[in-house]
Amino acid sequence: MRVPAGYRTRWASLRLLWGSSRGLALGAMVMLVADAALPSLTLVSMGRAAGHIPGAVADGVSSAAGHALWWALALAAGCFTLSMLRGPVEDVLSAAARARLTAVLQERLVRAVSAPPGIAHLEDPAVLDRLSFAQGEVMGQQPADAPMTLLQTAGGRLGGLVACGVLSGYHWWLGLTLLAAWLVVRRPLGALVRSRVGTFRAAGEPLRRSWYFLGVAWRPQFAKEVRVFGLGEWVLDSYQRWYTEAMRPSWRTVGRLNLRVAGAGLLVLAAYGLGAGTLSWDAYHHTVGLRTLATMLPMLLATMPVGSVTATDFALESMLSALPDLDGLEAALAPPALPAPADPADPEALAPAAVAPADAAGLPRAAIRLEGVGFRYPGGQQDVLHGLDLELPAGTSLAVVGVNGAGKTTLVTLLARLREPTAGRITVDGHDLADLDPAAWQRQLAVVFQDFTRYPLTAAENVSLALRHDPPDPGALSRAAERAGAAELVEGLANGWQTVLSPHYTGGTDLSGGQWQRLALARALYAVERGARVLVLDEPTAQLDVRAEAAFYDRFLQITEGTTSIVISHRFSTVRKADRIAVLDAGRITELGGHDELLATGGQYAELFRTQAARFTGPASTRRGRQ
Ligand SMILES: Nc1ncnc2c1ncn2[C@@H]1O[C@H](COP(=O)(O)OP(=O)(O)OP(=O)(O)O)[C@@H](O)[C@H]1O
Repeated sequence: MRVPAGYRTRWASLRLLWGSSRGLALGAMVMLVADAALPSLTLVSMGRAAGHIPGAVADGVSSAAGHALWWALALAAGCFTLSMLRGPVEDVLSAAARARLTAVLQERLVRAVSAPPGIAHLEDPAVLDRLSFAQGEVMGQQPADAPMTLLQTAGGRLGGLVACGVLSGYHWWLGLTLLAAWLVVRRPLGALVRSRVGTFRAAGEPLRRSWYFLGVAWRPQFAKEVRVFGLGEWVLDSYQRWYTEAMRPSWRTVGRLNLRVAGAGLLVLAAYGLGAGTLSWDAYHHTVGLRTLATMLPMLLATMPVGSVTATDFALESMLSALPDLDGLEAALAPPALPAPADPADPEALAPAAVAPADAAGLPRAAIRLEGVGFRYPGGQQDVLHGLDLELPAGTSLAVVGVNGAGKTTLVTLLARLREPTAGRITVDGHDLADLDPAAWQRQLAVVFQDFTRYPLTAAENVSLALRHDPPDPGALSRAAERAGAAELVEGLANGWQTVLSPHYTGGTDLSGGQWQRLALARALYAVERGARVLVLDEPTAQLDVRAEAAFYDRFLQITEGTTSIVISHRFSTVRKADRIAVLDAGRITELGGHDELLATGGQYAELFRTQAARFTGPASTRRGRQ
C-alpha cells in the first residue's frame, strides 16, 4: 500500500526523534498519553465530585457521602494538577528536543552543502530555495520542533476523541455526531493549512527576495547606504511588494476554502447546539443527575481538539515540509558514487574498476597546464573563457591582467576547482585536475580572493584559519605577517594576535579595508608556510595605499618565493615583477611574456601600462601634485 507523503514525513520526523534521543522520545510518548487522557479524566473526576455535593450537604461532611466527596475532590484535584503540569513539562521536553535535533539537522545541512568541492550549487536558485526551506527560514518555523509538535497535536487530537467517547457513554449518538461534525470541518481547515504552506513553497524566490529586503533594514553591512541614500521606505516597500507577489496566487484559493470552512463551521455549531439542547432538555425533565450534567457540559468543549485546526497545525505543516528538503539537498549534493568494482568471477562484467581520486599532496612538481579551457556559467548566454592554453611551470609566477569582466577571477575559481571547465581540461603534473581529490588539491592552494572573508575572530585565528587543526605556530604567524606587511598592524592591536577583529563582540575592534587586505595576504602566506604550494592572489593590492603597494612590489619575489603563483591585478606596478604576464581579453589570452618583452611588443599590455604610468608621471598629475 502506498503511504501518502504527509504520513511518511510524519513517521520520518518521529524516527528522527527516536534516533537522536530514546529518553526524549519516550518522555514525549508519555506526554501524548497524558494529553489524550487527562482532559477527560479531569472533567469526569470533577463531575463525580459535583455529584457528591448534594449528599454531603444533606448528611454532613463527616458522613459517608461527605467522605465520598472528599475522595472525589482529592482525585479531581490530582487530575487537575497533573493537567496543569502538562504544559511546563512539555515545554522542557520540547526545548531539550529542539536543542538536540537542531544540532543534528544543522550538521546534516552543513555537510550536505559542503559536500560538493565547487561553489556552483550555491548560486543555483533551486538549491537556495531548498536551503532556505530546510533551515525553516522562509516559514519562520524550526524543522527541529516537528516531532514534539506532532506528538503534542496528536495527543490533543486523541484527547478530543476520548471526550467524544465519553459523551457517547451518555448518549451514543451525541459523541458520534460531534465527531462527525468535527471531521467534516477538519477537511477544509486542513486544506486551508496545506494550501497556505503550498503557497509559501511555491514562492521560494519571491519570499527569499522579500526576506532579503527585511535583512537590508537591520544588517550592519547595509546600514550606511540605507541612511546616506535614504533607502528606509524603499526597503520596506520592496519587502512588502515581494511578499505580496509571493502570496497573491493563494488569495482566491484561500477565499474559496474560507467559505467552505464557514459552511462546515455552521455544522459544528449545530452539533454543539444539539448537545447543549439535549443536556438542557434532560436537566429540565430531571432525567439527568448533577454528576452527569457537570461532566458532560464541559466535555462538549473538550471534543474540540479532535477536529479544530489552530496556528499550531500550520506551524506543524511548515516544520514537516522542511524535512524532505533536507533529504533532497543531501541526495542532490552528494558526490557521485564510485562505480562498483567489476566482479572478477564474472567474465561478462562490464563495470569499470573503481578509481579513487589521485592524491594531490606535493603537487605541482612540474607544471600546471590549461589545455583548451573554456567556461560558461550555468544559464549564461556565452562563454566567459574560450580555449585557453597556458603552461605555468612549478615554482614560477604568472600575472594575469585584463579589463573588468575579462574572466580573470573565473579562471581562479577553475584553478581552485570551485568550478569545472565546460571545455578542455586543467592538468597538474599531467594529472587531470578532475581526477584529483578536490579537498586535497584545495589544500595545496593558498588564495587571497578579491572578496576575501573578514572573520569575526582573533587576528591569530584569522591568519591561521586554514590550518586550524594545528595550534597556531607563533614563528610562522610572525613571518607571514612580516611578509604581508601586517606585522606593525598586529603589534598595534590592543591584545596583539589575540584581539578579536569585530566591533560586534566585547573588546573587539575593526580594521580598515587595507589592513584587512594585509591580514588576508598573511592568511595565504601562513598557509604557504605550512605547506601550500600554489599561491593565488586576486587583486592583493586593491585596497592598499601607495606606500603599501610599493612595499608589496618590493617584496613580490619574497612573497612568491618557493611557490607556483598567480597574481591578478589592475595595478601594473604589482604585476611587473612576475616571471610572465598574460593579458586576458574577453576570455582569451592575447599576450604572454615578461614585462619588458610585452612593453617592447607595444600591444594592449604596453598601452595599459603606459596609460597607468602616465597618471603618475604625466602633466595632469604633476599639476595636481603642485596644487
Ligand atoms: N557567478 C556568476 N554567474 C554568472 N556570470 C558570472 C558570475 N561571475 C562572473 N560572471 C560573469 O563572468 C564574466 C567574467 O567575470 P570575472 O569576475 O571572471 O571577471 P574579472 O576579469 O575578474 O573582472 P574584474 O577585473 O572586474 O574583477 C563577467 O562578464 C561576469 O558578468
